Amino acid sequence: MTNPINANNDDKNIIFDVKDLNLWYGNDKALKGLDFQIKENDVTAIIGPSGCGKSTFIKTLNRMVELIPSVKITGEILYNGTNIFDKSLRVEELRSRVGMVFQKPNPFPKSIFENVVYGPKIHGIRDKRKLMEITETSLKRAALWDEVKDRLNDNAYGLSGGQQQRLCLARALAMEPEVLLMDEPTSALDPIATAKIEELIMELKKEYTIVIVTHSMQQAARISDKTAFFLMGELIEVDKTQKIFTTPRDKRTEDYVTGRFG
Ligand SMILES: Nc1ncnc2c1ncn2[C@@H]1O[C@H](COP(=O)(O)OP(=O)(O)OP(=O)(O)O)[C@@H](O)[C@H]1O
Repeated sequence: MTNPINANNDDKNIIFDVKDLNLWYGNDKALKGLDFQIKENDVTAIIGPSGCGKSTFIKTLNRMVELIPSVKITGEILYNGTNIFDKSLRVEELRSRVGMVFQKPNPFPKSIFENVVYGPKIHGIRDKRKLMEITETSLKRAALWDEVKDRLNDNAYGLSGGQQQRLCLARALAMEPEVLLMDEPTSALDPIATAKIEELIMELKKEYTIVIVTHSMQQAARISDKTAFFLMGELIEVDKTQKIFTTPRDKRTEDYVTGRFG
């Protein structure tokens, strides 16, 4: 039987299976009993009012949230069937499979080339030709190659905000992840740079599974396959994006997507 709030029930492969996930910052509970499946090659948008737990949730998927010392977590997140909280799982390995792009572009104060090869170098790749190959492939995937191919040794800070964000995407792609987490990746960008990133997401979803937090319902409607609505740390509803925006099951989702609150 279909769980009424969780109608993400097509037959695509499950990449993340979140089970009764709870998270506290100290004594404050930020995520409350989430049950949620994320499917392969879907773009899943997370929407909801400020403070409802969107960022906390996606940072839990690659355990970045645990960098905050007060965090306590219960429940399970199965990633391709393995609980990411298992002692046997190496967190570095998880983070290389589940890459992340943040709200503000955050390149390192290094050359464009050094930004892209940062992860692969840490993982022991030293061969210059291989690193160059990774750079070209990753920058092409991030739709930035043509704009920077003649100045790979220039500092990344000389790029525009939109280019910096695509560079951060290339840096994540250089690790050959399976999943890309994006935390409001366009909120610091102008409309043209935003459109470019959205176009890119549509292209990348052929190869990657994407989870994106967005404040823009228009953005969620334009680019996502599934939309999840969060409210005060709870997952209220997840379903096909069109359904969420036209005939949601829950009155609170309807009130939010029609702009009655938020
Ligand atoms: N480092 C932290 N320490 C303590 N509480 C935190 C921390 N980060 C977030 N919180 C709290 O957890 C709750 C969820 O925050 P979160 O940032 O995940 O929400 P959000 O939906 O992403 O918000 P926004 O849309 O404003 O970015 C909020 O009540 C917030 O104050």
